[in-house]
Amino acid sequence: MLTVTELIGGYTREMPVLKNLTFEVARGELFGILGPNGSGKTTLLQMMSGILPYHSGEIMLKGKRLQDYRTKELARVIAVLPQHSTQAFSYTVKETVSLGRYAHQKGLLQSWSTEDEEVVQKVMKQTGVTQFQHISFEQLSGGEKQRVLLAQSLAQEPEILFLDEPTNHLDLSYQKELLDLMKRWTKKKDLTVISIFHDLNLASLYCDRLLLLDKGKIQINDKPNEVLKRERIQAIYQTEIENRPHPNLPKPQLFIVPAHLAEEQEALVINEQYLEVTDKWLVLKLPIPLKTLSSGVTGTENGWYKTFVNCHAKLTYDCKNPRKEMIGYLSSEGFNPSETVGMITDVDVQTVTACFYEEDNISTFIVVTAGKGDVVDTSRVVPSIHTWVFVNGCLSEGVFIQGLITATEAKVKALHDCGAETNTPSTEASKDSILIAASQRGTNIRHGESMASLDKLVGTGVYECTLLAMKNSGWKDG
Ligand SMILES: Nc1ncnc2c1ncn2[C@@H]1O[C@H](COP(=O)(O)OP(=O)(O)OP(=O)(O)O)[C@@H](O)[C@H]1O
Repeated sequence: MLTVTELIGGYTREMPVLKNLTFEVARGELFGILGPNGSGKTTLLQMMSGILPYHSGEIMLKGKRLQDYRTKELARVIAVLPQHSTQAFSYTVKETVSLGRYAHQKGLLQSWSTEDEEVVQKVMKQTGVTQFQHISFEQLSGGEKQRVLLAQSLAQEPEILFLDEPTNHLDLSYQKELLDLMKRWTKKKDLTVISIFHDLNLASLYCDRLLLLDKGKIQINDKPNEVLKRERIQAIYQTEIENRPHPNLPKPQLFIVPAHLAEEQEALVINEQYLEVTDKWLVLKLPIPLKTLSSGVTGTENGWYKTFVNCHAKLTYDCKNPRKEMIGYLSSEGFNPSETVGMITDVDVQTVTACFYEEDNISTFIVVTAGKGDVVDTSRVVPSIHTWVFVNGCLSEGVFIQGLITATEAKVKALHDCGAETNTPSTEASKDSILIAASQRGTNIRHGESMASLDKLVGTGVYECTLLAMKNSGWKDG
């Protein structure tokens, strides 16, 4: 659809902004242009849309040189939604949108046809501006103006739509609506959309391909997964970022780390001083939230939690809806359910074992309740075990998983060594719970030596604490 070859250009011949760009955009693509401020995005967009001449190289549009298009002919192929727009005259919204039909009007009198009217009404509806059609464009808010200008571009019925930061001024739902609409049009109508984005996360979600510019050169032109790599974006935008997949989609999302939050992170050591044991519960209450992976009753979403509660279940406990019951219970006891991991055990929580382990600048605090529960089926004696692993350190996602594996293996070994095996393929652990939570401060624990040290602490800690907790609860072999 559009081919750019060895493009060089800018505002002076001596100092070109764009330095030898070569790439192609296919029909029906949603193609994103990214890059830091001043990297040349708008200059490139203006050259591709014929607004700005270039010094050398070639831009081919549908197989024909861009310079060979006459103005009206070009306006039937491309439309541009600029970043900022002011109008010299005071037009109504409908008049503003109608200007988009200019390239389609025929004859000397440029008469307004039924088709023109239909297209204008349709695009006003699609962009949600019909209700403003008779009022002045100037009276609208920034976001409303943006939608009217989009309607104007769509009224042109272009084959390529150029957008310069289209979501600027738009609230969350209109950002989504505009980009959903663009995506639909690329798929259903083969519209080609070439858009500048500052919001890398939106670009990741909607674009088929991304062109990343840096100082007027192409850094990379590829799929979002390849372009939005942490190291690359950090180097080009000169800022620390984190990169995670979208929770429900295989699309990368980037997160900045505000300086004041990074600086405020004074050291915290999670240990027994934060643990409270009563006859009805165990509570670990911390001044900061921990990044947590848990199989409790509540707080099972991967997230950040400050309070960890293991309640002793009453014999009358209704296990049909434990989550609802737990939320009600936590609230009634003054805990905030949205920042609390809640678990239920049928073991006497006062038989808990809690130990602190430390080595090589890494420390863990392990808390285990284990033993024969008192609510379950009495015909079979199955131990009930709740394992908490707290880590003072900054864990990668892989280390969280490794921690769970190590803790589970250590638990099984402890069960074996105290004669509490179930002789089934799994440990019949459906009523057991486990969590691993980390302060995400201090020593970085990723793969390699630091992970091996943590593995050792977690393995030893969970094994010893489980054995001791079983003993405390009066568990007897067999
Ligand atoms: N009209 C102009 N005359 C001279 N230089 C200009 C003009 N417009 C832009 N420039 C320069 O060209 C370079 C690229 O600008 P451009 O607007 O293309 O960058 P951009 O990537 O779109 O930036 P931003 O993200 O800030 O919008 C900048 O150094 C800028 O100062």
